[in-house]
Amino acid sequence: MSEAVALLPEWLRHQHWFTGGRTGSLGVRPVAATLLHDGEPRVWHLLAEVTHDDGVDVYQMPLSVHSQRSDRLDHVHLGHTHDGHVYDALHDKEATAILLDHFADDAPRVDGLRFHVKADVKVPYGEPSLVLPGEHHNTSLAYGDAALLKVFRRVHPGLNPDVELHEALSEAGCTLVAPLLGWIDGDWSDGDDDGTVSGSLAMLRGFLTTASDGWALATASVRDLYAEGDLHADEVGGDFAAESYRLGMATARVHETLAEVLPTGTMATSDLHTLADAMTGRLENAVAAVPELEPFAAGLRAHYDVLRERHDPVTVQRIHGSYHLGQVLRTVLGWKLIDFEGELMAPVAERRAMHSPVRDVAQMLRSFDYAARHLLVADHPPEDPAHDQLAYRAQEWSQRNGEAFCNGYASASQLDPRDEPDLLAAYETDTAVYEVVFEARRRPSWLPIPLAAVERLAQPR
Ligand SMILES: Nc1ncnc2c1ncn2[C@@H]1O[C@H](COP(=O)(O)OP(=O)(O)O)[C@@H](O)[C@H]1O
Ligand SMILES: O=P(O)(O)O[C@H]1O[C@H](CO)[C@@H](O[C@H]2O[C@H](CO)[C@@H](O)[C@H](O)[C@H]2O)[C@H](O)[C@H]1O
Repeated sequence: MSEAVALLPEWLRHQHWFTGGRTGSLGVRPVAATLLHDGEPRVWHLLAEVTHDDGVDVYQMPLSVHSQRSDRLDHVHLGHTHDGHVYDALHDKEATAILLDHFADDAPRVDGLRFHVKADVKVPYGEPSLVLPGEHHNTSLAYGDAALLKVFRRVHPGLNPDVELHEALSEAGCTLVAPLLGWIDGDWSDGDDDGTVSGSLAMLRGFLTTASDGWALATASVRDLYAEGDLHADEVGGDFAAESYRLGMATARVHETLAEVLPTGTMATSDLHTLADAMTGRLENAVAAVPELEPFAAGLRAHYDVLRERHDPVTVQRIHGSYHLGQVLRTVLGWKLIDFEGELMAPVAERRAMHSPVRDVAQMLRSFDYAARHLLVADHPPEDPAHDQLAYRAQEWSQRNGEAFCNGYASASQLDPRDEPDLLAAYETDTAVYEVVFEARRRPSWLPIPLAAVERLAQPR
């Protein structure tokens, strides 16, 4: 095993799901290694502590070891050891079949790993797996069109909010998420003090066969609008407002169920001060990281100060936490919400914190703005003669769909998010500031999208 571990640092730095610093050297130390299958291939379930430029995290990296090199797996070949050729097991259909088989009642028990199946669930044993394409933070395996196993790559002690909220919603009979079928949790040794911690490792949920990603659908509508420069959003073929309305309804219903089955609370004046302080702190860090924010900082801070002056308490509950058009899937049976993990880079306690549901609404409004403006950034920079007119149309699209979303939300809820303009503006500002930092680091060419929002939000109201 130690020879295989030596291969990990170089491989890891090239994986999209590795979110740590990549420039310096990486230290990899196993914190749990379980032999899932002692045959051909040999399959190891490995959890390893990774020390990188920005800190220390634990990653899940199942490995398969074949005695012969396999051309089919060349793209996930880590290297060769005395035991054989080492591969990323999640891309190896023989290994993923072994992994799925461990959900069976009669599967051999393995130390430190627990496989749970919900009652009356038919696990699709024997179906070959396929890794979902795309640059994701985790690795999701589709087993035929029956189930999706999301294997968390960076793992934390405790219950992952994705498992927690899928479980709560599935148990409540909510059909606006894919049903939870099962999950895996496990133990690993904890850093310096020789203790053991446990946490969620993977989640098995129903596969939504007819799903289209909300971002793809929304941006197709925007493309249609841009192609018809003289028409308004309500006049072009791909108008999205009816979908936005339905999405608002689905969002409100999920919020309602979460409030029914999980704890709720209120944020009193002191909590609102704490919230405003946290937002201000994030703004200060963001200004330090992205100096383009500086001219707008005072205007943005004003939205947080309003929270400090508020006397009415705010009702809070569990929410999605990282809500955008890429987190919703349109199926023939309507919209479904996915990925309740929250903001991945935030500590788990923060990701499980209660907030006003207005926060999810504010984040989705930001996503409409992104969908409307992303083509502008890519194809029509400010020097393009078409820019101003298209920017106006983009603003109209975003406004129209944001209104439709809020109308849909209000139709299915006691709460019309627009009745909370201060809260909405504060959460929208906090999200836009987060996005500025995210884009500066990950997609600098998209930085103008949240910066335009920051400029608008910084204007005195
Ligand atoms: N239940 C499902 N059925 C079909 N496809 C799904 C389902 N859940 C997620 N997906 C697809 O998998 C992708 C990744 O899922 P997600 O939970 O967001 O993982 P990650 O956190 O790794 O991005 C989604 O963007 C979506 O396209
Ligand atoms: O998908 P995650 O939950 O990991 O979220 C991260 O990545 C998102 C991009 O994929 C990023 O979202 C931003 O870009 C989206 C378009 O690509 C847009 O719809 C969102 O509104 C915008 O925030 C998200 O911020 C980041 O945390």
